[in-house]
Amino acid sequence: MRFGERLAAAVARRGPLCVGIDPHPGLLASWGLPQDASGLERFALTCVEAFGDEVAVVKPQSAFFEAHGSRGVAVLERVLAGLRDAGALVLLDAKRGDIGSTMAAYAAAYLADGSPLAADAVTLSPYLGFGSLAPALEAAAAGGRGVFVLAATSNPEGASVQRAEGADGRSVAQAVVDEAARANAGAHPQGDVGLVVGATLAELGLDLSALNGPVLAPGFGAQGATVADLRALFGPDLRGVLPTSSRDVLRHGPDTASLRSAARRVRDSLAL
Ligand SMILES: O=C(O)c1cc(=O)[nH]c(=O)n1[C@@H]1O[C@H](COP(=O)(O)O)[C@@H](O)[C@H]1O
Repeated sequence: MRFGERLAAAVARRGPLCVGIDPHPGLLASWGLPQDASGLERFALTCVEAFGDEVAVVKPQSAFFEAHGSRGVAVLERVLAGLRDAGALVLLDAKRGDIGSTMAAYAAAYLADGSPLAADAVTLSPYLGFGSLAPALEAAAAGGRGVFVLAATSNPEGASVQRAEGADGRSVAQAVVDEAARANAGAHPQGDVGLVVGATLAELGLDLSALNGPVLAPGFGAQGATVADLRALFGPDLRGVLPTSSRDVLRHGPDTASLRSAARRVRDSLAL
């Protein structure tokens, strides 16, 4: 089955929330864990247990694992496998983007069957040109996987690049939206190319009507965006939107049941 179909089915079953696994040093400390690969492992596997059979999508942030070197990457491999076994879709937050021929190597790492770091989807940066991402889009489609391409990010610095206008008067972010829409055209119930649009934006300033794909909305929770902000930006029913929260859920650890009920509470707050 294609990623767009698998995602729609997962959201129908488990609701639209994505929970991020971001093992910040401060969170490891507040969970009483050591600042090393064993602390990372305890943290991440607790998250797998709490969220893997509860939410539709879980998003491990790669850098926090890479920071612990090869042992950290080994933990990430276990997290990917554990989440998959528990029935969650895994969105690996790696924000990759490179010239096309190197992009093929990233695609082989994250989007190919048999790779130890293969996920259901990966975040990509389109700022070497959307076309440079083609090898990743092709690998994703071939393996029933997806991608989420940064369009308008949640951080205030993003606007200086993403809101810049091209010769045709479209913003860079709108051009990214339009390319994703082209890739998703005709797919049912939605395509495999998602976008990232920050929940913290003061106004959307984008036409998403032709996207026909999922929108990951970070900035919800710890960065200040509320459910009301999400509805104001994306419309009252949040159709196709995957709000994602990391720290605001993770601060309820280390108790597994508390983490799970925090995720449930946040997910229920998104229901109409
Ligand atoms: O692609 C992302 O996931 C992402 C894009 C963006 O525009 N803003 C953003 O915050 N993120 C990620 O989403 C997560 C947000 O974490 P919290 O602010 O703790 O909920 C982090 O892992 C960020 O790297």
